[in-house]
Amino acid sequence: MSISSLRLLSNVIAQAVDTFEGAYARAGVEFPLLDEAYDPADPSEVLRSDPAVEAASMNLVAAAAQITAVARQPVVTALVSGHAFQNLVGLHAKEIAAPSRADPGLIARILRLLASHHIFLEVSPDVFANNKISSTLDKGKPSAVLFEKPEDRLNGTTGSAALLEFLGDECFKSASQLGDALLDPEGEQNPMTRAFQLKEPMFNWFTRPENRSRSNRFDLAMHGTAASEPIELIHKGYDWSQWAAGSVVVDVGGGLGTTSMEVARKYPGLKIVNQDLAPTIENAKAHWMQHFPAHVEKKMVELQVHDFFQPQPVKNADIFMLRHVIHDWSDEKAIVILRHLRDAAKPTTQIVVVENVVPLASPAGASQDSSVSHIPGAVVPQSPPAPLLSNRGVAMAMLYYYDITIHNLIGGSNRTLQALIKVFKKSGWELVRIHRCPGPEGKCHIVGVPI
Ligand SMILES: C[S@@+](CC[C@H](N)C(=O)[O-])C[C@H]1O[C@@H](n2cnc3c(N)ncnc32)[C@H](O)[C@@H]1O
Repeated sequence: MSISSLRLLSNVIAQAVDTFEGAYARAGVEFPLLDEAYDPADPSEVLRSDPAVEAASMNLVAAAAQITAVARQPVVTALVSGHAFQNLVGLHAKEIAAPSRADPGLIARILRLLASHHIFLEVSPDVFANNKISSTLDKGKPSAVLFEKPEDRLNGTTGSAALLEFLGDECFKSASQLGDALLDPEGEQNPMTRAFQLKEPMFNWFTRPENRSRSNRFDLAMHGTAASEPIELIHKGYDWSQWAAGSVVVDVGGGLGTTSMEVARKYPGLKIVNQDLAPTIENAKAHWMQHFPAHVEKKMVELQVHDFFQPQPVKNADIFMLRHVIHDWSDEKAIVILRHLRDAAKPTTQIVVVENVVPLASPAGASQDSSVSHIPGAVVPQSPPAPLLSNRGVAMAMLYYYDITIHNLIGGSNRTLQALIKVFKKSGWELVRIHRCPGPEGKCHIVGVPI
C-alpha cells in the first residue's frame, strides 16, 4: 500500500468525523463520551442509529483498523491478534475480588489489560471503574447479591452479559481446540466435542438436566443478540403485511420466540407457532407470559416442543421463519431441516431465513458474482470508499468471528449467497429474494418458495 493509500484512508476517517460532527451539531447533542456509563435511551446513543451516522461509523471503524494494520509492525499485529480471545473475558472491578475470592493482583492485571482496550477505566493505580463499554454488561445487582445466588445472576438482564459469558465459556474453550482439530484430519473434527468430550451435538447436550443453567444462559444470550441487532429489524425487510389475519407463522428453532413476538405485536392477527426443544419451550412459556400475555390468552401463540430433524407437524403454515438456525448446521443437516419444512409446505408457503449473507473479502466480494445478480437483493447496493476492503474489513469482523465460532461449536457456517442457494435447492426450495435490512450488520431476510 502506497503513502497515497494511507492518505486516502485518513481522508475516509476525516470525512466520517465530519459526518459525526454535522449530525450531532444539527441535533444539538454532545457526542457520547467513552468514560460515561452506557444508557441506550440517551439521545447521544440514539443518534448512533441514524443511517448517515451508522454508515460513517462503519467507514471509520474499517479505515481505522486498516490504517492500524498498515502502520503497525506486522509481527506485533499478528501477536496482538493471537491474544484476541482474552478480550472476551468480562470481569468486574477490583472491589469484587473479595466476594469472588480471586487474587486481587491478578484481577487488577486482567482489568488493566481490558482498560488498555478501552473496556473499564483505571481511574487511579489499581482502582477500576466501569466505562460505557463495560457498563453494557452490568447485571444491575450488587456483587454481594450476585455471589450469594450465582444461579440467578442473569435473571432480569438484557442478555448481553449472558452472551458474553457464553462466548467466554463454551465458545472460547471450543476455539482452543480448532488448531488441533485442523491438524488431526483422522481425529474428531468438531472443536467443541474435543473440548467438552461431548457425545452429542451442543444443543442436545444442553437439554441434559445437569446443563440446565447453560441452556438457560444460551436462551437469554440469543435474546441478548437484540442489543446489536435491534428486534424491530424484522419489520425492515420482509413484508409481513402481505399476510391476512389468521395466517400461520411457524418460528422454527425460535428460542424464546423474541422475533415472532415482535411480528405478532405489529400483526396481532397472525397465528404464531414457536417451536424448539423442551427446556427452551419451558423458558419460552414464561417469556411470553411475562412480555405478551394477551397473545397467549387469545390462543394466538402455540409454544410447541418439536425437534426440527423430525417431520414437521404443522401442515398449514404460511411462513416458516428460521432466524439464526440454518447457519448452525452443516449443509447436510441444514438440508434435512429444510426438507422437512418442504414436505409440510403448501404450494403458497414461504420460508424466511433470517441471517447474514457473507460477503467475500475479494474486490468482487460485496456484490458476489454476476451469476446471482438476477435475484432481487443479491447485489449489495453500496460499495465502501477506496481503499477500504470490499467487505469493510474489521467493521464487519463480528460476522466472520461468528462464522468460525459456529463451526467450533456445532459445525455450521455463515454462508455466502451461492452456498445458500445450493442448500435451498437441494432441499426443494428456490431462493427468490433477499431483503437487506438497514444497519451495520447487514442482516438479511432470505425468502424461498417451494420448487
Ligand atoms: C442460535 S439459536 C436461535 C434462536 C432463535 N431463532 C433466535 O433467533 O433467537 C438456535 C435455536 O435452535 C434450537 N434448536 C437446536 N436444535 C434443535 C432441534 N433439533 N430442534 C428444534 N430446535 C433446535 C436451539 O434450542 C436454539 O433455540
